[in-house]
Amino acid sequence: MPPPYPPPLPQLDLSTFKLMEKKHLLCLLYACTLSGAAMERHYRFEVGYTYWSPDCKENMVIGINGRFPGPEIRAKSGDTVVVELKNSLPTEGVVIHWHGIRQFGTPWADGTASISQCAINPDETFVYRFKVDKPGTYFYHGHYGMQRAAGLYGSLIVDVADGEKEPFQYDGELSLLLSDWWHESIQSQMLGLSSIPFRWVGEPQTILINGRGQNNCSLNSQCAPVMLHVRPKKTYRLRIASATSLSSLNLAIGNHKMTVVEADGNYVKPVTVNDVDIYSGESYSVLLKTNQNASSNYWLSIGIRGRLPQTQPALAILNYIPNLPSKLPFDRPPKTPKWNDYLHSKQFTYKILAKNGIPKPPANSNTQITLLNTQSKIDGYIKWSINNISLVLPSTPYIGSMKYGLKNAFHSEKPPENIPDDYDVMRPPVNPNATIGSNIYKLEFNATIDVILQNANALAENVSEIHPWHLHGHDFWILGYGDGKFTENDLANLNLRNPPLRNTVVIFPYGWTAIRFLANNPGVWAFHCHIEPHLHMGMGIILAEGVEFISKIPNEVLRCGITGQKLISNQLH
Ligand SMILES: O=C1O[C@H]([C@@H](O)CO)C(O)=C1O
Repeated sequence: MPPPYPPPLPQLDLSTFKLMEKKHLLCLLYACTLSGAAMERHYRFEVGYTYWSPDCKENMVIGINGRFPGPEIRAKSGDTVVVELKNSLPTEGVVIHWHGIRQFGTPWADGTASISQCAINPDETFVYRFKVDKPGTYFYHGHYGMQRAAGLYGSLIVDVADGEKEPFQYDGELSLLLSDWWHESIQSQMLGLSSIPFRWVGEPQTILINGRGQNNCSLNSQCAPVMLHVRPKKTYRLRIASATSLSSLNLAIGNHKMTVVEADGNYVKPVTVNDVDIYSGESYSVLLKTNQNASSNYWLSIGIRGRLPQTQPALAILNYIPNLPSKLPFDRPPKTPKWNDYLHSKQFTYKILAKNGIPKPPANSNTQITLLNTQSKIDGYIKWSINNISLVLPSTPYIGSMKYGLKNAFHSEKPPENIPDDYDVMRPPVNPNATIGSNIYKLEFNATIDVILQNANALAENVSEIHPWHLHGHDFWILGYGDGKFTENDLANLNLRNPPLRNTVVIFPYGWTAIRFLANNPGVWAFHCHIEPHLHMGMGIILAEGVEFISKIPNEVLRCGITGQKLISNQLH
């Protein structure tokens, strides 16, 4: 018997939600339509290479309908989004992941090649159909090889349902989709990452805002600076999402403070800051009051965090109407914090807490998994490994091989859930050798899962990097962060009072991050570092829960590998 849908509520302290209607509470946890008439929103995407000049240099990008970045998808909470995707890349498969959408009841629409579906072949069309159940700022992007870094991304905005209100007010809205850009093709980047000697992708040439940036410029229209037109004495909602391949970013606006109100599609306790750190895979809404001298325009700058920058900060102009957009701001662009000022980053990150009324996590978990992040070596190749296993995706999508119990479609051994007691996270690995694996962390359906993401020293001495981890199919509560190695003593200090709900979280160099989530979404889900070259080098794991409860998987997602063969001979039961 399949479980009731949506799944039953976990044991939560309902007394804290006195002011909240049960339907709202359910909507925060599960798919739902709040009110109003839910609609289907139809989009036609044709994905193909196109010539574009994101930073004044003409290059090949993966565009949608001949444009870069892809079109904005806009829907209301409760709506169903339908994207008819035609692959017009001449010789590559493609998929699109709807980042932050949990895909309750549609795990095959998560858009992850080899995990939730077979890559869509050239000239074929696949229809994604999924419900957007929670208002917020999201984006979509390619999830096959490193196609995101080639430009395959766009915004996905979910407004509140008709008759509902956001818990804050604003007069207008501006959207900033951030990314980073290399002049080297992704094919060449991927080859370098899997070569001996290893060739790292290096720092990006340009940071892009809404697909535009300036590098050694002769300005033309495709790379002209982004202008944000605002009227004085108003409040604007800035929706900021980061689709970067590598870069951690910091955004500041001259003379203006910002109040953070939403993170990854969840409301947060409003907090006012001078600048915002944003890691790949994260999104924020901030409120901006245009309360400064109205005769000036202002610079918005975006600088790189956590890696020695070799990239100019990105600039945009906040244009106070009726000033001419070309009027240069009185003040110089704001300086973003120094790249290695981690204290500054931690202070910002620790301030992001749940807004009152956001569901709290269950008081205890059923399972605790520790994931040690190491740079490692396999046959002389540099990889990233989690508990000594570097992820390699199988040719048959997990969703099919698990549902139909196919043997030999992936490594079936249980992956390690703990790290050796004597592992010194402050030093390079004593034995850097790891193995490749496609193993699955099988979670008990409806269990409460804790994951401790443990960072460590990379292969070189005195190097430990930022890794933003993104979980598919779920939001999680961030229970805490710490420096050094996580110990049992840290358990007592975890935040169960107002931990934010998010889908992406950073681990700081040499630090740990603790998260908790409910394994209540039948499906197979990726959990990985959102740095595209790191995922390509194996930095991720696969989770699965309640696979027996997945209703009929559409044949279209299974037409490759062993499931493809079985479909031909009518053997998939
Ligand atoms: O994965 C990575 O490889 C390089 C470096 O560690 C080895 O060249 C780097 O900066 C990464 O983030």
